[in-house]
Amino acid sequence: MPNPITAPFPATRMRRLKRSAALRGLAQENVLTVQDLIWPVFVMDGEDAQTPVPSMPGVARLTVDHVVEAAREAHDLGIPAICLFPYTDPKLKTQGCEEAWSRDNLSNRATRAIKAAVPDIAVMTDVALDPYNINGHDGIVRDGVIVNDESVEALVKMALAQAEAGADILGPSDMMDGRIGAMRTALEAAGHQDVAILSYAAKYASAFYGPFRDAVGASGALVGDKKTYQMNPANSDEALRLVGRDLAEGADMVMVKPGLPYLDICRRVKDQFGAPTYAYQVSGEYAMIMGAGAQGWINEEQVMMESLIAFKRAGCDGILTYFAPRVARLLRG
Ligand SMILES: NCc1[nH]cc(CCC(=O)O)c1CC(=O)O
Repeated sequence: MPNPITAPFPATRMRRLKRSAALRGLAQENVLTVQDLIWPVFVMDGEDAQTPVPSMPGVARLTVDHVVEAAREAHDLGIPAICLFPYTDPKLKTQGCEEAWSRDNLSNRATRAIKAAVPDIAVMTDVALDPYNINGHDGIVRDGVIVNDESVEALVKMALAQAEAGADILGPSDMMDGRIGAMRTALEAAGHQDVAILSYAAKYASAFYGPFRDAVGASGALVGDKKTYQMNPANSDEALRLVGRDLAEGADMVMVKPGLPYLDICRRVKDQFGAPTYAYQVSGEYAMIMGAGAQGWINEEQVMMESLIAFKRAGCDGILTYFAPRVARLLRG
């Protein structure tokens, strides 16, 4: 830790370096660049269509052809990665979640289409059963219980299908125990040794996910809550145990989620492990900024940029944010 030596006033005047934009720039400690951004997008079935998500103004579900265009746009802007979330036809949701590892499910079709058209953008996928689960849970439900080990087997099949489709980064967001090690072993055995895992390691049971669940059509489906696998928002040491565990099982990158209310966790994780650390500025955070902005209660663009530099200050190497293309355009000037 640096130990700044400060002469007594007036030798030290902290305002000297605030006097002009030039001096403030020189003294700036952290920067946000387009390379820090991962853009989450919602994919739906059909052709040449977009459906706005009401609780996320400016965000729409896109058909695969539009997702490819979005990926092209993101790549042209310099955004390194796009993250896919499928809106699954309710008819395809089952107790066993079989659609999750179907070769041609929506997510895998979108991955293939993007990798064919825009090979240089990294495609990240979501490994969790909720879009395919009739109960809306991230794991398989038996007699009202989310069963861990059987869920991990299903998640491994899902991860392999995503790797097969060409995903560059797998994002297990399910919070089952043992899934990172199981996925890593299976990926190695199947010749996918170069597929990266960005573990949603410290994922809290959060009400900030509300608009996302609307976007992927999981709100109505969810029976109960996710507190038996996602973290208690009151906990902090537990986040370090989870991150340490996932890194020890072979995660390449780790995530804290939600973002802004959990910056203390980002900082602790970065300090303790020094691993590539990401935060997810989730749907509810986005909705709050957009909602207050639309009311004229805050300056939306300034709050957006301030919220993102806060992640950098907290030690994050990157941020998943629905603002990604807007920020990229702003940074390009
Ligand atoms: N596995 C589900 C998943 N993956 C990403 C999010 C939330 C993202 C957001 O709110 O923006 C969720 C929701 C949940 O856990 O219920």
